[in-house]
Amino acid sequence: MKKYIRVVGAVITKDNMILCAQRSESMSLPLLWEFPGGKIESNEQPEDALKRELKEEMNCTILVNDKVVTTVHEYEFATIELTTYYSNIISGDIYLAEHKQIKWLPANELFSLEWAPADIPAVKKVMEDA
Ligand SMILES: Nc1nc2c([nH]c(=O)n2[C@H]2C[C@H](O)[C@@H](COP(=O)(O)OP(=O)(O)OP(=O)(O)O)O2)c(=O)[nH]1
Repeated sequence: MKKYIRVVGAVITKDNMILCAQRSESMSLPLLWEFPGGKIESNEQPEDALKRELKEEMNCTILVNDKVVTTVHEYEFATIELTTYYSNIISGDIYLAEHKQIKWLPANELFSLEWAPADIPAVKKVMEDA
């Protein structure tokens, strides 16, 4: 059976812009765009996993707000259950420990980027909510 992996992603907003992060060449799904976050560890609440991942990946402390959406996507390598949350940075200057680059975009420009396939429903929901 394919691995089933629970992942959380942060839709970080500031001044009506949304933080988009590009995966690096060395990560899985290289160079695709995503919402920063990562895998939920066992016995970890999704919101706590998201706060931990943002600290590790971008050295930021975030406030996790409402859920955007949960979707399940079948990749070749695994089944990914992705849950996204609206979030705000409450402290820390963004430092990219893993990603190639970030962009802040208004919702109506999100589809100018090539997103990881699992993110498409979340991107659409964010555009609807804007
Ligand atoms: N973080 C994140 N991962 C995503 C998104 N969309 C998507 O398909 N993924 C996939 C990519 C990876 O296969 C998986 C998450 O892995 P990851 O590499 O970001 O997480 P991690 O930091 O916990 O992983 P690891 O390197 O510690 O193993 O989910 C997204 O929006 N955010």
